[in-house]
Amino acid sequence: MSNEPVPDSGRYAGYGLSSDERVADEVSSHRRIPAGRPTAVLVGVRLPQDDDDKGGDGKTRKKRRRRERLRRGSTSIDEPDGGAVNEPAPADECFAIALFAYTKGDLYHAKDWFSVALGQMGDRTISSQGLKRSRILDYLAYVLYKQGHLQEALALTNELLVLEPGHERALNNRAHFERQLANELAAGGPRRKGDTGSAEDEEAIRHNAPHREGWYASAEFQRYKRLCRGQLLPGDFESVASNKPLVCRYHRPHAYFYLAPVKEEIAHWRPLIVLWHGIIGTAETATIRQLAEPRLRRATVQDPATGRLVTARYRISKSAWLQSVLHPAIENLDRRIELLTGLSVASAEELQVVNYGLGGHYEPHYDFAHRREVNSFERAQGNRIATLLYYLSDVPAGGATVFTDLGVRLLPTRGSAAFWFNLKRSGEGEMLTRHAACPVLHGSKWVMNKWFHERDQEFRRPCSLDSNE
Ligand SMILES: O=C(O)CCC(=O)C(=O)O
Ligand SMILES: [Fe+2]
Repeated sequence: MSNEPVPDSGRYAGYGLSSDERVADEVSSHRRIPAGRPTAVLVGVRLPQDDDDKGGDGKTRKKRRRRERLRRGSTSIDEPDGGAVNEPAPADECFAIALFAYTKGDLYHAKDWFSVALGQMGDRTISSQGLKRSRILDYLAYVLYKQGHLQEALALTNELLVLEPGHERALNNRAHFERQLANELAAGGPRRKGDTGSAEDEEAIRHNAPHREGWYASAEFQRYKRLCRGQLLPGDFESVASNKPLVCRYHRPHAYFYLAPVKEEIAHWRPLIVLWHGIIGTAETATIRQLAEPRLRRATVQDPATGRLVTARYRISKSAWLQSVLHPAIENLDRRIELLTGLSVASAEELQVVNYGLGGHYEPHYDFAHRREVNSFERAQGNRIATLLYYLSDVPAGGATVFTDLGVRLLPTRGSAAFWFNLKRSGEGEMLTRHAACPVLHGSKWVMNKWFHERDQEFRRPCSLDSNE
């Protein structure tokens, strides 16, 4: 890659900091890059042309008006056309939204919306409104390149060149992408984790790094906030404190429970998430909180790269580990939950008691380890097959446990516990178990995790031939 400023730089962009003010001015005056952005100048890759804004015929004015309408009318660019979320927006509309995000420098949403626009095109090379597929490819390739997804950028550029073999900018960009890929290969792989943009990497990034680029603007973070606020959509679920119809039953998984069945509330069917009410008494709760209090330390998470425990902004709480031998109350609890879950606690982790203060929270995450994480599969006990999350306190406001992919919101009630399997029967992680602890808004929240592991469950939860189970 050349760091030389390109003569006709108004039409170019690339990357790498340049001290050349002239180039900086010219590039920032390009319509696509709003003035006032940092003068990190891109050199080498040509930006798509803004031919849409050229001239002033009626069609263009209409497009401008529509874009204006989108700018003014839509508070959230997650909602195509200001809220018609159920109607598939036409490719042209999605493209307009993508361009809006792009001009604002919001490449994260631009990428999503260019992708949606491309999807809405189906097999067409031109939409009924005259939007060319090649134009979307041109922008999307550039955005992907800017986000470090070189291989995807190259693939889309190649697709563009099939449609328009003489496309000058695409030819230049292809050469540049190929050169850079070759350099990276020679240097021993991509620049940083996730750069290749493969599905595998995307998954690893989602798994391990809630604070990836654009996280706070992401659709998932918006869902997390919405569920935490209790703004439920049709089909979402909220547990017992709401006045929604409940799906409850008496649960007698073992003779032990015949006289005193467990009150089970089904929060979600597939994957199954249940709430068991009244499974831990007031005295037991108090004992556990007392045992935990002197042992509480700022909670940590495992750094996926190094395997070390570190504090993280996305998990604000204090936690303590309690060995079963510490108190007969814990041993009792262990026996009861073996009968209740049908799982063995022999391979389970010790009890983890967690206390969240005001504002304490844990952003969306999985409880199971991703296969790429350091140490994730070396553990003799295997991965975290299931989670039993006890609520040791009520929370006056905030503090719900929410499942961001499922639209499930569980309200902490002292004495209840949530239970779900993190792994499918095949041992694969159940990606729909993504969940979070909402910020506590009033009071404090006490919970306790019991994480069961795969080891010893062979006959208790056998494998299945159906990989979806
Ligand atoms: O506190 C909660 O509601 C959830 C906690 C959790 O997900 C965890 O500790 O892994
Ligand atoms: Fe969790």
